[in-house]
Order: sequence, then C-alpha cells, then structure tokens
Amino acid sequence: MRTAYTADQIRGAEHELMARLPEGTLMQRAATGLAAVCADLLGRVYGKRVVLLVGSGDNGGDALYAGERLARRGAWVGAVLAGSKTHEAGLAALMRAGGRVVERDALERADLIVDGLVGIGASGALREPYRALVEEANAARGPIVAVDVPSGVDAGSGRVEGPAVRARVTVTMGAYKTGLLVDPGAEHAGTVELVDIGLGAHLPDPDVAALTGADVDVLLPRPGNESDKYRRGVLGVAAGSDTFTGAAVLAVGGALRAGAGMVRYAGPGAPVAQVRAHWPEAVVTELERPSIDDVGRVQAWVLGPGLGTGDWAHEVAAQVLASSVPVLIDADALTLVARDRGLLRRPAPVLITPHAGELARLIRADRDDIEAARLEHARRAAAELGVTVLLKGSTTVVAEESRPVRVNVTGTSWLATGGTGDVLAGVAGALLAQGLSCYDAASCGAFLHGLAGRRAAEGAPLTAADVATAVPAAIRAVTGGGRLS
Ligand SMILES: NC(=O)C1=CN([C@@H]2O[C@H](COP(=O)(O)OP(=O)(O)OC[C@H]3O[C@@H](n4cnc5c(N)ncnc54)[C@H](O)[C@@H]3O)[C@@H](O)[C@H]2O)[C@@H](O)CC1
Ligand SMILES: [K+]
Repeated sequence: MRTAYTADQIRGAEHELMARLPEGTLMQRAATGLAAVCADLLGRVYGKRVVLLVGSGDNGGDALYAGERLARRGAWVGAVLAGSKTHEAGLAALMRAGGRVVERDALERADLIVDGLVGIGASGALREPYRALVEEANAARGPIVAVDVPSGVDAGSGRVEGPAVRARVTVTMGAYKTGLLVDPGAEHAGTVELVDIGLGAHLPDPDVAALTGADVDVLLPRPGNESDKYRRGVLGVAAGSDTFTGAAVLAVGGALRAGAGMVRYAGPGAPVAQVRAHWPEAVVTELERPSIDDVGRVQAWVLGPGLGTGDWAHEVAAQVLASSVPVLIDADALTLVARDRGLLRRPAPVLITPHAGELARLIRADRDDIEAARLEHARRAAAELGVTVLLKGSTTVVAEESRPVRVNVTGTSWLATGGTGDVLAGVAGALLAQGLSCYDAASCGAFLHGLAGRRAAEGAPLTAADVATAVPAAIRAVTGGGRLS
C-alpha cells in the first residue's frame, strides 16, 4: 500500500523527529536524496548547467544544499533567488562549493532546473515573482526536478490554482503527500521519488492510500476446490434499454471477465437479444414488465448502465434497491437516485460510481469544483449519502466514511472513451458478488480496469470492449507477478 499524508500530518511528524536529531539533519538527508536523483537525470554531472529556483522557505534550503553537492561534483550551479529572504546557510554552502547567484535568463540554457520555490509551506495560488518564474521554467528545454511538491500544486489535495511546475521528477521528502497521487497534482509531479529521511515511525494514519498490485493480489477472491458457479458469486445486472443496448453488453462483459461465477442479466427485449448474442455464458431474463421477481438469486447487483430514466427504469431501480444484497449504482440509476434520494435508504451496502457531472447532480455541487477538488467532494458525498463513492475521472478515488480515501494509480487517459464506465461497473460488481466489501471491490475494480485499459491501449486508442477483453490479463499480472504497466 502506498500511503500519503497532508502537509499538516507531515509537519507534525517532522517536528517529533527533529526534536531528537541535531539541527539541520533532516535537510541534509533531503538534500542528499535530491542531489542523487538530479545526478541520475543528468547522467554525467561534470560540466552540466543546473539552475535552482530558490524560494524563501526550507524548500529553497533543500534546493541550495542539493546544488552544493552538484557543484562539488563539477556542475555549473546558478541560484535564482526568488523570495523576500533566502536560506542563508544553504546559500553560503552553495557559494563555498563554487555556485553563484544568477538572473532568471539562466533558465533558458539549463540542463536541469530544480524547483525549490515552495513545498508544504505554500498557501494558495503562487504569487509573483514565482508565477512568472514557473511559466519560464515550464517553457525552458531542461527538465524540472521538483523539491517535495511541484510549486503551484497544493500538497494536501492536488489542487492547482494558476501556474504550477510541470516536473519530470518530484523528489518528495519522508512520505508521499496526498497531492502527488491525485490529479491535477499527480499529473504535474511526473515520476515521484521518495527520499527516506526517517519519518516513518512518526507518521499518523494516512490521509489517502493507493493500492499496489501486491495489495490487489491479496484482496482478490480466487476459486477454491470447493467452488461452484453459485459459490463463486452470482451477479445480477439490471442495465440497458431498447434505446441503449451496448451498455448492457459491456457491463455483462466486464463482469464475466472479472470472475463472477455467474451473471444474471435482466432487461427488455432489445438489450436481451444483444446480450444473448455476445455472451452465451450469461443467464438472461427478458423483462415483460419492470419486475425482477423471476431473475433468481444473486449476491450483488449492478444497476444503471443504459437503463434509461423513465418510469420503467425507476421501478426496476426501486426493486433492485429493495433487495437485501449490495448494489452498485451507475450511470442512469445515478440520475434516478439524484431525483429520489429516498431510494438510497436501504439496509444493505451501496457503491455509487459517478463521474464528476453525475456526482454534481447527486450532491448539488458544481461540476468544475468537483474536478478541482476530487477528494474533498468524494468524501463529502460518502458522508452525506452514507454510501461508498467511486468517483471516476483523471484520478479515480474511492471514499467511504472513516476510511482513508483510496486513489487509483493505474489508469490511462485512453480510457476516456464511451462505454469504459459500463465495463468498470461490471468488473467492480463481479468483485462485490464474490464477497468483497464495497470499499475493496471499488478500489480493486478501479485498479484492474485501469491496468486493463493500459494493456488494451499500449499507447493508442482503445474501445470499451477491448478493456473488458484485457481484464483477465490484468488479473494475471497482479496474481502471477506479470508486468504491471
Ligand atoms: N521541516 C523539515 O524538517 C524539513 C523540511 N523540508 C523542506 O521544507 C519544506 C517546507 O518548508 P517551509 O515550511 O519553510 O515552507 P516552504 O518552503 O514550502 O514555503 C514557505 C515560504 O513560501 C512562502 N509562500 C507561501 N505560499 C506562497 C505562495 N502562494 N506564493 C509565494 N510564496 C508563498 C511563504 O511566505 C514562506 O516564506 C518542505 O516542503 C521540504 O522541502 C525538508 O528539508 C525536510 C525536512
Ligand atoms: K517545490
């Protein structure tokens, strides 16, 4: 599990640790790690031009001491002093090693830029002259190494207001910051390298966590010798309408590929014909009227993809939600529950899988605000609605009250295409039917779906059906130690 923390949590841990160590120890550890990453990126250090962007706090101090180390290895190191004050001891150390203070035009010719403007001490959007410097650094040809967090990214949330550094690598000190795992911050951070400065024992429970392949391997249900199709988990899928048939096919496909013992599909005539044609494995019930009485026993339901939002759909949704098994609510069913929140009052668990627009309707928030602060809104929705929330998007996050938010790190932007959400509903639904909790089914489902997306894309466009097809390969990769990229 990769865990991440807010700026306040990190600061608290640093205070505890600093009290036990000689002054300056942590900064020296940070600078050593930072210089090593810079040296790796430069290849040969001798003769290279390194420009440090130095702000007024300790983030600038880290950059100056790393600059000192690179200067001692023969690099030309220039510091642009951007703050109203400068870490004096760090600057003196750089000067003794042969470094110099330079003007901002040095950025143009830099082989490497070190962003030490602000770290966890930042508040709000960057002020001048930092803003302009960040824009110049982003436009320069040399790659940027961000110290601790890319300046302009909020360490605690990943929120970006105004200009922010786009780093090749972010060297983060002591522990991951939440903003490095959540977009748009994650996208600005590039590759994240963690420098161990000894914080470990002092860290509290994490703010957010990201599953790794090994975690998913442990959580994934596997058929044992005793398993039969019923015991492996039967998933009901109430999806599709005469207008939208494809969503039903894709949700059933995702569920079958993710290991449901059996999928029982229920819907009207047109999607029934499509599901039968694509998936002879599914047990299909054609609904003459909006009733699920004849569908048979299931251990969980997926409700909503392509279902429509009229009276028929509302009746099907009400019946599925009146059952005593976990329900995953997606797509059109989210519109139905946004109109009639009373549907969510039920004794069994609920997992909702909205994108930002659907969540906006559910919690009456603004879509752009949700995109900018995904964590905050997913948490709020989980608390307000009393459900588990999987918020889809550039970084998929899973929130449930009293648990760390799980963020998914496997996706690819190629997944932003029609129908992939239906596949995700099927995958997560299959995991629910196999007995995982909403929290684990959502986070493992997102992980496998993201990995399947990467496999299906390989750097080129994909279709939702390709993603479903790639789910078994993704499962194999986490359970058999296959490649996870
Ligand atoms: N505390 C510690 O023990 C350690 C701290 N380390 C480094 O120290 C950093 C934190 O240092 P600080 O607490 O000094 O804070 P920062 O260096 O992150 O920033 C604080 C400074 O930035 C200015 N500032 C804040 N918001 C701004 C904005 N929007 N626009 C422009 N200027 C802004 C403030 O006026 C203040 O002078 C960490 O991110 C890390 O890089 C590391 O050396 C590891 C050890
Ligand atoms: K920084």
